[in-house]
Amino acid sequence: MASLPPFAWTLVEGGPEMRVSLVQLSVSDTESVDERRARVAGLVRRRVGDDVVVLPELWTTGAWAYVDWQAGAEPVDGPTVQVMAAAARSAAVWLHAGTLVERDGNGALYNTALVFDRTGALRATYRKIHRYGFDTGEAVLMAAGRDVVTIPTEFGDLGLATCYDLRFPELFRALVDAGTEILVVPAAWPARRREQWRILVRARAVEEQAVVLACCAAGSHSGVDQAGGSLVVDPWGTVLAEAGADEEVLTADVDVGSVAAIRAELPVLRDRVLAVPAPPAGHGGEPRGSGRL
Ligand SMILES: NC(=O)CCC(=O)C(=O)O
Repeated sequence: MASLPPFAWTLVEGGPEMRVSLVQLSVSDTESVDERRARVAGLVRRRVGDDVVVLPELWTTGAWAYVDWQAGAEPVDGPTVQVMAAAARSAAVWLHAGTLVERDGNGALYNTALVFDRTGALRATYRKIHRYGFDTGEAVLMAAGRDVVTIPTEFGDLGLATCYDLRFPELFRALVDAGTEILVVPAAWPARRREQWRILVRARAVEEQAVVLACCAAGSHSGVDQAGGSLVVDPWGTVLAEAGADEEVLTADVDVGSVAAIRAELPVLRDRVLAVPAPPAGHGGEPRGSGRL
């Protein structure tokens, strides 16, 4: 009979501790994209000792500066990817570099998240599925992603969603079905709906019994004050760390083992009755990644 590996109980009882930093950037109209990119790279390079670093949504151009999106759009091998890859490698961290305006080979724009591993390799991209703006802004200027994206790490699987996606729990359920333990949500959420942001982030943690790393922008651009209020939430819904309204680096130690423990103690996900519905036809976007809605 094969013997058990040493310290097997340690693995079962306690989970991996993960040090995370959410870099809640102030995105202003006065800083150029080049200046901000260089500044952000410096902030990431200083995160030596962290395991996971997260940046907000559309921090290069600004999430509300629609008029700048065409000029600021990049392919996924453009300057932001190169600079962020080098920063992740320099700090030896997993880096969720927030999102950028991606221009694909056909000229379509996407709101695309980037995840690099500790060597600086680009391990995943996620094109935001739910576009904010109703009949304006992102909803008309950008194409929608279609793919549910998860990435395995030494701490568990990261599941990717962006800002407005928070309002669509079926995406988060699909991420959990794909194996996610740690939900990562970059955002540029307006200050006037900050309380909704806080409620939705905590709700996703409780309903999916997952860690949530939610990194929002701060500051004001294109006349929209950003909420800040980035959050690290455990699978019980407890807020482990919460940022104020201004630029800051929010650091927390997270016990990822709490995900398995809480899912075992309250096996809610086992009691599901309804399946995730298929999306409406013709919603746009190219297939890629580890699953589809
Ligand atoms: N950038 C966004 O997705 C904004 C979402 C938002 O403001 C909301 O859902 O409210």
